Amino acid sequence: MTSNRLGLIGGSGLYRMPALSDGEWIAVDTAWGAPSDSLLLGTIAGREVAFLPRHGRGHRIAPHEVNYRANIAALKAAGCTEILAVSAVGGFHADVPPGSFVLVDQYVDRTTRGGRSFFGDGIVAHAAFGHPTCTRLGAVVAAALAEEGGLHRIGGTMLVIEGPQFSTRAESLLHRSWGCDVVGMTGLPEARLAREAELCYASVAMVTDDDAWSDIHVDVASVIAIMEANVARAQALVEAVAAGTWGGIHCPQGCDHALDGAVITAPLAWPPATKRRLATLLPRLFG
Ligand SMILES: CSC[C@H]1O[C@H](OP(=O)(O)O)[C@H](O)[C@@H]1O
Ligand SMILES: Nc1ncnc2[nH]cnc12
Repeated sequence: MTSNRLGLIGGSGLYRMPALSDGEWIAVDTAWGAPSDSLLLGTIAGREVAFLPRHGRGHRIAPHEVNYRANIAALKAAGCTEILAVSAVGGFHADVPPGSFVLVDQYVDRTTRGGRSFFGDGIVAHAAFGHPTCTRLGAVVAAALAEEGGLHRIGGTMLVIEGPQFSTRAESLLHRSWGCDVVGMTGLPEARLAREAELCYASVAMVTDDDAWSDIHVDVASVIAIMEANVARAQALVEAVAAGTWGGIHCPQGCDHALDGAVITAPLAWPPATKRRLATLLPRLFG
């Protein structure tokens, strides 16, 4: 398999990649189970890519049901070194109105779901997550957003709720008062797992609504209407990112070595089955 693919995770409303040529859907299984769907392998603007619809084609998988570990492991197994994730989100203030795109660079976690780490079962690691996204890939995305020319914001905090219900008005007002910019249901644990998998990860949030803090509360119909109106912009953005210069395997921020010094369990204590499973994801450390 190619070893510098760009992984693309499509969220609500982004289930296809028309710009992708020579596409082939390939079923992938992982040591953490099956991903949300087969991977669509092909090229966009000359870059080899792997596209995965986060909720599966037909939007069959709820945010709390997504096998995030399998999704990230499958993209890594397909040779991805970078992941661009796209999500529909609610916005918390006038700088991020519906229709705007936000390059997310921080998260606040309000999820309760499991499957948030590849570690456990006898091998413990604590990855640094102070800067949860890749600045190098982020710079490519920022340039693409500028080139695309639509309303956007570089940098923003995504608050991630468990879902699948939207927030109450009280929660929305609280999250807004915390200084968060947007709210979604899927950015975590996805970004955490990309870090543990030593992949560069960037997230573009497409604002579809004002959540529940204003007088008009979010519903699925309004999310889908805004997504449909902006899907061509999202596709153009993905194309521009794919065409952007790939800086090489060695990420200056260290995403590709994110686990250096993070594994605290003594190698002699590693349970063989856990080591074998981790070796499928991180051969550099466990192979
Ligand atoms: C369809 S509205 C709620 C749904 O939309 C977002 O999906 P994604 O993050 O995959 O774009 C949100 O997180 C919910 O899953
Ligand atoms: N307001 C919202 N809350 C959580 N996820 C969303 N996805 C789109 N809009 C959302």
